[in-house]
Amino acid sequence: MATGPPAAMVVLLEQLTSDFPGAPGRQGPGRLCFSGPCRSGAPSEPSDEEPDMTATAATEQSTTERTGARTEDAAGVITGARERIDALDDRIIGLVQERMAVSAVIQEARISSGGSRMNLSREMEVLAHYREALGKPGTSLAMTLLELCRGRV
Ligand SMILES: O=C(O)C(=O)C[C@]1(C(=O)O)C=C[C@@H](O)C=C1
Repeated sequence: MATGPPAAMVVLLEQLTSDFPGAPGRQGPGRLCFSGPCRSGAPSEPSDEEPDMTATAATEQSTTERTGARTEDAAGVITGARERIDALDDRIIGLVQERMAVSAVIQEARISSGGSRMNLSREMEVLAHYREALGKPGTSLAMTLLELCRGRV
């Protein structure tokens, strides 16, 4: 008598749990626990159906948890690319901070001269610039940038 869930549900649960360390049901690479106590940490009875986690299995689980990859090769690619993304994000954040400072100079000059903080026609140009380069999400990005840059004088 089969007791497990339908195959489609296994696939769905696999997808839902595969990238979350310590996610409910995740017992190791490719293994899900649907009922009963889950084995984690504490030593347990050896079993023919469920062999104990070996050092190799533990390494594979750690790789999956860190990167979502199923092989060490893929994990190496992901780890290296993530380092590049972190470096790029640092530069992007630095550029955003620089943009905020330059925007503040403009706003300060305009306000000091008797003008208003905002200039809507210029904001339309900025939005169009980002939309042309990046499509619709570019508009959202530009709106976020303008929100960060406005009102900091
Ligand atoms: O270009 C300007 O006039 C600015 O004040 C800079 C800036 C911007 O950050 O791009 C900020 C506020 C304005 O409403 C328009 C644009």
